[in-house]
Amino acid sequence: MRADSPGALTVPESSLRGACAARLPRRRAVPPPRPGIGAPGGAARDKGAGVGLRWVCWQLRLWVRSLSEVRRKVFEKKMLFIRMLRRVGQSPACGCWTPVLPVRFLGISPRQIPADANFHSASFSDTDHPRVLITGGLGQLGVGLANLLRKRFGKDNVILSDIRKPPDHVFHSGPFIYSDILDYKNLREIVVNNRITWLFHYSALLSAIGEANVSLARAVNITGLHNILDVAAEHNLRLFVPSTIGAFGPTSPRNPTPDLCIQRPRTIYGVSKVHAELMGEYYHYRYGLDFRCLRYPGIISADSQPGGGTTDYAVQIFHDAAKHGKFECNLEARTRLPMMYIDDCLRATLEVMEAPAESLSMRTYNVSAMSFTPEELAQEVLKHVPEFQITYNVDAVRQAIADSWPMKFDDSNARKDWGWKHDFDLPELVTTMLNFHGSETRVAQAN
Ligand SMILES: NC(=O)c1ccc[n+]([C@@H]2O[C@H](COP(=O)([O-])OP(=O)(O)OC[C@H]3O[C@@H](n4cnc5c(N)ncnc54)[C@H](O)[C@@H]3O)[C@@H](O)[C@H]2O)c1
Ligand SMILES: C[C@@H](O)[C@H](N)C(=O)O
Repeated sequence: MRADSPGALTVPESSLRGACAARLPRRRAVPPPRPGIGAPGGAARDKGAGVGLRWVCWQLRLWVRSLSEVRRKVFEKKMLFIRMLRRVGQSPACGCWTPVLPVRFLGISPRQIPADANFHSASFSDTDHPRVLITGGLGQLGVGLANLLRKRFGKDNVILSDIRKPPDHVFHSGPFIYSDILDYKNLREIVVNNRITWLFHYSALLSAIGEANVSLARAVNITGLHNILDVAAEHNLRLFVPSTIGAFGPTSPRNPTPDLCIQRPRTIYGVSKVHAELMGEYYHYRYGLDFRCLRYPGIISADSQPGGGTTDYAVQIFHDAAKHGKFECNLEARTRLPMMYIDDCLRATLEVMEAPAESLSMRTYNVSAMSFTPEELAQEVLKHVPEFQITYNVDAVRQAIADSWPMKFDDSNARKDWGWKHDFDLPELVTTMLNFHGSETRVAQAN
């Protein structure tokens, strides 16, 4: 375990005190005479050297004892303070407690930031706009999120970042910056220099691509997340991390899947997302981090490509239907999965970030809109493209993943707590997607 990791702080102080006490004599010992005082002259010189050593040992003992006394007093003060905070922050709704002061005041921040680091953290009042950073922003969802947030908070208050080179239209639409979430120093520099207050953490390797590259997925999805949590806790950021239907597994209830149930996913992607949910909630309860998380279904978007997931077929089908009138599906016809149109997904994200903290009875919510199979989706497409044909060529890896995921999501807590409501059901989704691709295709044919 790294010395600076939060886990390193969880060694009980009592056991430290026990170890110190074991090394210190309990009985009252008589101090040896100072060298040069009790052993004067000639033959006594050898004896004098022995006395000198005993005197040094004695001084050391006294020093260790007073150090351990100081530690004990600091510990007792800290515990008293934490107990006070517990009483103040007790929430009757969830029985949990939330520290009302940022973690740095407790002197136990995850990376041991000195107390005088306060000036790094920027806060904002309700009338100010947050200063936003989006990581992994060049994937399927990030650019759309940046557009939505820029409309709400102003173009220059939203910084998109990624490790890839942005296309021209993205680069010219607002601030873009290079950010590798595996580079902690780089992250901290961006947060400090830009006075970031909200962080949307989108970098990840998705389910199918993660299975093809487990070690990279582990690094980006787990190590990267640790950096994000630490930088967010140190700088008092409000942090959004998306989770997924993929955070559930074959032993979870699948129809419907509630917020709280068994989570034993079988993909590195799913494992890393359960880890993210738990770590985020841990940082919330332990350090007061304002962590907010939604479990997205498969997201369907018209103007951005998916990044290697199991639900990607539900994006590609529209492109192929509009362009070729046919589609080869890599999942079986009857594979039912929860899905959502991107506009609903991004609106849910903004809404949960703006929700008053008191309205959140938990920190990780399912959000849902619709559930369908490839067969049902094809039927809906047929209503618009009568010549459309779907064939099946099943990908074994993706199918096994899909078969372990929820078929339908129960998002009643999100609806109850912060008023979540989706706009797009299957018919509206299909009309919107085909309109976009139809107009794209017509533009392409005209050129
Ligand atoms: N798209 C979906 O259907 C869906 C569903 C559920 C959850 N999510 C979650 O939403 C988030 C965004 O999803 P997406 O579909 O846009 O993903 P995506 O795969 O399309 O994009 C991920 C981005 O992360 C970037 N990235 C990779 N390594 C990085 C690193 N070291 N540092 C910084 N960036 C790095 C990639 O360059 C890429 O642009 C992810 O966390 C994903 O798990 C997405
Ligand atoms: C569901 C989601 O997390 C992603 N689209 C995937 O299939 O991996």
